[in-house]
Amino acid sequence: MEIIFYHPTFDTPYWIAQLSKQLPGANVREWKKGDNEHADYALVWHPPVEMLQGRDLKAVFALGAGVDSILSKLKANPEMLPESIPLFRLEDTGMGLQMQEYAVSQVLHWFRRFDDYQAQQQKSEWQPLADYHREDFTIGIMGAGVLGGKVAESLLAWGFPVRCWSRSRKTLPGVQSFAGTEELGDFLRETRVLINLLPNTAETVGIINLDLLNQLQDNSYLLNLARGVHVVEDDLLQALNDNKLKGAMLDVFSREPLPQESPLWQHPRVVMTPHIAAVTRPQEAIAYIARTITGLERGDHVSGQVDRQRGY
Ligand SMILES: NC(=O)c1ccc[n+]([C@@H]2O[C@H](COP(=O)([O-])OP(=O)(O)OC[C@H]3O[C@@H](n4cnc5c(N)ncnc54)[C@H](O)[C@@H]3O)[C@@H](O)[C@H]2O)c1
Ligand SMILES: O=C(O)[C@H](O)CO
Repeated sequence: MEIIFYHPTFDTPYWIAQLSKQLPGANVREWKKGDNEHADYALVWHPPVEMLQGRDLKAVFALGAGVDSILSKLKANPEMLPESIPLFRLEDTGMGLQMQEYAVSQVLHWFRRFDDYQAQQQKSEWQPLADYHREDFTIGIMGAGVLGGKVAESLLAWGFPVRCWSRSRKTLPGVQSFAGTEELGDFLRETRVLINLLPNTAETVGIINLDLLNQLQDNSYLLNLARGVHVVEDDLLQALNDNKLKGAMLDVFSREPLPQESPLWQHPRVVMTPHIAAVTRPQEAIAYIARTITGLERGDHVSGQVDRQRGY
């Protein structure tokens, strides 16, 4: 079994060594420009078109959870990966726990009004503030998939009311599920903290705009953990300046790195991180990929295949 590997920044020798250990029958090699030798599987992130085009692969594995970048490359180069070759993505593989850490820490930060106390500190003010109450702090998760479900679980454990919105109705214990555009308004109306964990698809680009933000509770918060293209950044600034939004924490941006001239950098009620909310954990990812390839070789049904029509 021949496996080719390409990632612009990962520790390729480590990945090759660990994959070889977990798939003893495989020969794993780093793909380099000009390598047209046979391969059965390709493990990729932002692959050059020539790496995949014309290959008779059994399957391709994207080395992340979001497959928007490879799907947009595929749209421009359909011959890169024929429909007959399944594309898989990473489901959780250590990203769920990271998303839980990120979401719980920030929701608690806002719930305990540490943002207000930081603002008071800047003015050397010593003033206890009225507590917020959980019943007034409903969490609304857009995109109740693998990662959204994990975040919902962790915030439920902290006693917050949690609701989710997705294309189809979900049955997550303790979580009120809203589905489809017809239920989006009802979902938003009671939401105080909006957490975005949608995939980047034609339907979701620009979904978090001023109209949507104005449907949230007053003094709400936005936590964007998915993709920057979901948020209309000018509308976000407008909602902040209108005091509709009390704060925002953003891990992803429509352009990354965020251009220096963006007003988001200096906004007093915006906190940001450089697309690190949940990174691919090699050990968990390699174990998942090895397990999945073994299953494919045995003809088993395996999870994680991308529905290219759906876009995720
Ligand atoms: N910031 C980071 O570091 C980071 C890390 C990992 C993943 N992500 C992002 O998180 C996203 C979600 O990851 P996941 O593994 O949970 O994906 P997933 O496919 O398991 O879940 C996506 C959810 O979104 C819902 N959805 C899709 N299209 C929708 C639509 N049009 N309307 C309403 N709901 C819709 C689906 O029902 C599904 O529940 C990824 O696509 C990626 O963009 C970001
Ligand atoms: O989708 C993912 O896995 C992360 O956002 C890395 O791009």
